[in-house]
Amino acid sequence: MNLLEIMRASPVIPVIAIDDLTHAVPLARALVAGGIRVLEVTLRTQHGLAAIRAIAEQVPEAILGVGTLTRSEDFAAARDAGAVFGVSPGLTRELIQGSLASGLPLLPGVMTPSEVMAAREAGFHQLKLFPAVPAGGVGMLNAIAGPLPDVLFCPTGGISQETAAQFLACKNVACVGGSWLTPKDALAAGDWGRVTALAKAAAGLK
Ligand SMILES: O=C(O)C(=O)C[C@H](O)[C@H](O)COP(=O)(O)O
Repeated sequence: MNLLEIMRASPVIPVIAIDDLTHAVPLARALVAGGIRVLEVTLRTQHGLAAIRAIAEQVPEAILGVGTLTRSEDFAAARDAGAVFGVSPGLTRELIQGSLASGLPLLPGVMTPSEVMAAREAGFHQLKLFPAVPAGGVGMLNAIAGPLPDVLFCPTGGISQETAAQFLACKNVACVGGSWLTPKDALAAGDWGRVTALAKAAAGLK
């Protein structure tokens, strides 16, 4: 699947931080059971790569991405663990090289028109607006759509179930990202039913 197909496969991409490795597989199963198959497991915690490996092996329905990619050497490791796309809060020359060298498609983060233009020059037309709400939210996306109509966004950062629909209604938005499907207290309690209910609500958006 290319990035466009991945973005169109789910209205919401949950941003996942695994503090306890034993949570990875049941969490992924709970999200998939709710109809959310595109998952972004971040490298924010020490368990990121191991979580990707476990989910890739045990939850084949998941379309698995690696998040918080900030170093080029993480691309090959994440690809080998089973990730099929990568997400970064930003874009650097090193990350462009890491993506090209590993073959792992990258959804890079941008938050200004100049960054959108620089990403586009580097060949990226699917972008993460990050942090979406502090960057200006829906107003920013609509303003960018005028002069820069040929890029598509996954806004992430500050979005909730309540506000996701207004982002998804923007013509330059394919999906949104967010951590609200994986509340830390639900994970700590092993409340997978709550995660599935949140995923069902998110899958119903659009
Ligand atoms: O870890 C990364 O790579 C990020 O870019 C940050 C996350 O995408 C946001 O922190 C999610 O935002 P919230 O939904 O507001 O929690």
